[in-house]
Amino acid sequence: MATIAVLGAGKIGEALLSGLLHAGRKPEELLFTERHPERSAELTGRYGIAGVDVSEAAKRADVLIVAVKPQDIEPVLDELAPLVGPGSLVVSLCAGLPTALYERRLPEGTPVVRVMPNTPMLVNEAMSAVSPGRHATPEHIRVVEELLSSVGKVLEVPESQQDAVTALSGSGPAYFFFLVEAMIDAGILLGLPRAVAEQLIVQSAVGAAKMLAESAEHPVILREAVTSPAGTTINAIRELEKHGVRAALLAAIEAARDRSVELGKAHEED
Ligand SMILES: NC(=O)C1=CN([C@@H]2O[C@H](COP(=O)(O)OP(=O)(O)OC[C@H]3O[C@@H](n4cnc5c(N)ncnc54)[C@H](OP(=O)(O)O)[C@@H]3O)[C@@H](O)[C@H]2O)C=CC1
Ligand SMILES: O=C(O)[C@@H]1CCC=N1
Repeated sequence: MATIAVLGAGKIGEALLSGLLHAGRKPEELLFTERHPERSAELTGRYGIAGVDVSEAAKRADVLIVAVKPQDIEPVLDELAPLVGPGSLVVSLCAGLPTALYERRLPEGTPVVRVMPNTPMLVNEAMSAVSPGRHATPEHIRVVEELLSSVGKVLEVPESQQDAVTALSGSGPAYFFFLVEAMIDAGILLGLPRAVAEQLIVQSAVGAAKMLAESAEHPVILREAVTSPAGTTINAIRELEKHGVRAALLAAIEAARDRSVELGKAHEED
């Protein structure tokens, strides 16, 4: 089994490590780097995975997965440059950062794969989109897809689509959590105890997600099946349309896409 090192084990890095353990990887096959010793000790205590420095990670790992904030990429590239080359495999999870940035800053021929995952990898239900850089071969993509398919679904997309993917599925879980949070508040408004409202909405979300994933029906058909003539649901739908919820989602996701583009542009002058 390949050894995998996660550089920057924050929220998504930890989700990946935890998901890989859940999927049957052994702690010895995993490594991480973290800049704060307390965070490193916390993760080793929780998962039994060793925290190492970048040079140790580059020496021992077959796959180096960069999971720092895009704003923190510069020192990571400086540290990686003398340690990697054509025989390495660098995977970037960073929103907005193009493979061309890595290719410019790392030795000629270093294979880089850009990935946009999401946090449901914690429960083996991630959606990850992968795009090869200039020096990544189909074999590199196969290795990355195999790794990610152990924690969810994987799709290959052209890199030009990665900013849109980031806005849709990278950030997507946050939109659903936001919606659930607001719906629970509606239950409170209607006088239900919070625990009851939570159970009603979370199970409705799980059921709806399962129907979306498992039935061949379009979401419109599934929604229409809930919307009885002169019933309750259509009254709610009228309010959602009146308040521009559809337009708000289009604008929100477009704004997320724009931010992803901007994060990449911040490094264009390197
Ligand atoms: N969160 C998500 O749902 C998703 C995030 N991503 C991408 O993943 C990346 C990380 O995001 P997220 O996990 O949310 O952010 P976090 O800030 O939670 O995680 C980044 C981690 O990297 C650490 N770090 C920073 N610099 C270094 C360094 N030089 N060496 C080692 N560790 C370092 C940070 O430490 P410190 O706390 O000190 O800053 C932090 O623990 C981003 O690029 C984001 O775009 C992609 C898909 C989904
Ligand atoms: O909010 C962010 O920038 C990251 C990228 C996608 C999800 N979280």
